[in-house]
Amino acid sequence: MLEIQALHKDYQGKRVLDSIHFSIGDGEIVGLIGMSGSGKSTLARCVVGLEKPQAGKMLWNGQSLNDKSVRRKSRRDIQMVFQDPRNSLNPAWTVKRSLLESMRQFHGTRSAAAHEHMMEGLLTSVRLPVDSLHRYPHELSTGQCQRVCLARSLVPEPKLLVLDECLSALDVSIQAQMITLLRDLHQHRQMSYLFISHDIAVVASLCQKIIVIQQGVIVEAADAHTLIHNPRHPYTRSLLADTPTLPEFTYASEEREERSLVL
Ligand SMILES: Nc1ncnc2c1ncn2[C@@H]1O[C@H](COP(=O)(O)OP(=O)(O)OP(=O)(O)O)[C@@H](O)[C@H]1O
Repeated sequence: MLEIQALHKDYQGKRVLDSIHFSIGDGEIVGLIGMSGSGKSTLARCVVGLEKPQAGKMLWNGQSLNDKSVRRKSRRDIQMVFQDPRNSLNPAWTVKRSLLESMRQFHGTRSAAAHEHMMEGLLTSVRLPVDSLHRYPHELSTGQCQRVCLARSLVPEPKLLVLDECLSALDVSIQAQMITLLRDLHQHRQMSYLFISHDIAVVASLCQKIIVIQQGVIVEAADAHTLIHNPRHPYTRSLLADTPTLPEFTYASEEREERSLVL
């Protein structure tokens, strides 16, 4: 579905992504981990078109995302959820307005009743009460705001969600609820995720495959179980050494296939 080949990105002459290759298949959950500054967000922003790489190919179902018409069409298919939900929502808008703006953009021809019905369905699918529609971001917790952002990202019925540190602003107990929610959404909507985090425990609990990035270079990529239990690269080992307690692979191991990422 998404294929990245030999991607390079420089900022002011400094290379921050170097010869990046990976792919995400239909319905796959791929984790991207690395320390702060390793290039995770830059890669995410290239995938969704917020940054332009200097070189490399990004293919969406075989078509180049460098092509403007393909990129335009992909805006529906590829959605992003950011780290800070409060900054992602307009503080002067109710939840309803935030969702409606997105619906007008992607489903402008539908009736008001259809929009209303869709909004209620979206809130239910992110486990928010329907009366949240009338609330402003400051009346919601950070976790509830992130659920609103997630609901908004689902408006165009995307095929790929790019989740950039989307749990980092949340308490650990809320993170666990969000991971459960992301699993449920994945099962019911058959989406793929590019799940970005510096927290290997969180990635291990959700992802089927994991890519490790260090200073803009992918140093290792494998299915989650193999990567956690048999890391090959010293950088991966150092990340694991900093994470003494890893969760059981309740999801990744059930879904596991002994396939390596195509590098
Ligand atoms: N707009 C920009 N202009 C110049 N340099 C940038 C810009 N955005 C990112 N960088 C640099 O690119 C490198 C990669 O940054 P990036 O934000 O992609 O890393 P990251 O792995 O997502 O880090 P974090 O986990 O802290 O968000 C860093 O050295 C950063 O300083």
